[in-house]
Amino acid sequence: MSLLQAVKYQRGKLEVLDQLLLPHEFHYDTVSTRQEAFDSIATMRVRGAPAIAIVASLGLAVELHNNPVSGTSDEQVISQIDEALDYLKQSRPTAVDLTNAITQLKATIRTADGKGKEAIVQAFIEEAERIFEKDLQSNLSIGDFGAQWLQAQAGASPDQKISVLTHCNTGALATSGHGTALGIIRTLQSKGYLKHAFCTETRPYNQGSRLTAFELVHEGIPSTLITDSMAAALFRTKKAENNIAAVIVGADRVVRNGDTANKIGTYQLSVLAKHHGIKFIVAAPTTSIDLETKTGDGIKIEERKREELTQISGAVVGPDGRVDGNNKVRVATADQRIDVWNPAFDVTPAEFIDVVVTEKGAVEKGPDGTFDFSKILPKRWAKVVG
Ligand SMILES: CSC[C@H]1O[C@H](OP(=O)(O)O)[C@H](O)[C@@H]1O
Repeated sequence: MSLLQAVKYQRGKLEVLDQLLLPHEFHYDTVSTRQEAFDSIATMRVRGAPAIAIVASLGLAVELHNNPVSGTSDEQVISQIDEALDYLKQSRPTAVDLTNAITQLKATIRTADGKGKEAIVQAFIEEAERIFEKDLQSNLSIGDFGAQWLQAQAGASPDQKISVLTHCNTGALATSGHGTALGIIRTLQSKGYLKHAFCTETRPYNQGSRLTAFELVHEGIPSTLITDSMAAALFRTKKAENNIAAVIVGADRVVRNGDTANKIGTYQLSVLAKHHGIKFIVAAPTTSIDLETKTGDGIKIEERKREELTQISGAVVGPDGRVDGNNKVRVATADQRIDVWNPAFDVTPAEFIDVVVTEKGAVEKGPDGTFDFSKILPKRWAKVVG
């Protein structure tokens, strides 16, 4: 079974899987400049909070590796790199991993200030590579902590397998590998704890039906696709027979009190989970935590173009049921005159979240009903919260 990789990288060369062609076509774009990285992110050929940060960082690293910087003084070079990072930050506003990576990269290049432009560029490239390499380790840890929490809180074991539901795509296609929420599902499967994984279609961009279903089937994980609107009926009529124990989702931004921005449709799943006595788990690396923002009210929610609701594009399925990836059509799925509201994310209040599972551990709410990330992020907490 081939490893699914959203990103392939070696110093000086970055290839990014065009996820808009999945699951019908496996095509990697070569990304060699900040502009190409920006376009890949903004068009959602690559998406997923960690993957966005990785492609932005490595895309600029490749540009800097292959093209000498024009600035002559260290100050000029640092300023040019800052400008490129500020440009990349505009590619998508909600996921905080990109902002956190940019903060990290800007701090790192300043440690090479005074050592010459080659040293500054080298420091940037090495930090961008660290961001990429660290993400996989983080996801494997999230998987382990998530499985441990479910073993303790839901009795998950090989003798008492559990089923879970997940939303959007949070797997190898959204990260450097393994995944966050889907990473916990992979770990549950590897430990023999998983009975079944349900995944939602995740309208309107269908990351669930196009990407998560692809990842689950690719790895032979027992799974079923449902529409977003079927979740309530699934919980009410099939929770017992499937032992549905948890909804596990990713995050684009977890703020200081635990309120979490994630793919649109996440909030309603949290309300349903609460109503049906099902645990609600947010799985996210600490790169997705934003301690600067106090509550979910402070999160900027990206709104995307109307055509994502009113039109779909896809490959033609032939009479024999085979997909013709070369023959694509764009179909109107609504009256093209209708007004459209298309927020890409919503905010789930901390009160509906049972645990935030990170690579540094599973964080539950304190007695005051909010999350305290000071124990897993002491330095950042002290710097921001005091
Ligand atoms: C580990 S992916 C986190 C997060 O990002 C996705 O959004 P998008 O596909 O628009 O980039 C989704 O909200 C995932 O849960």
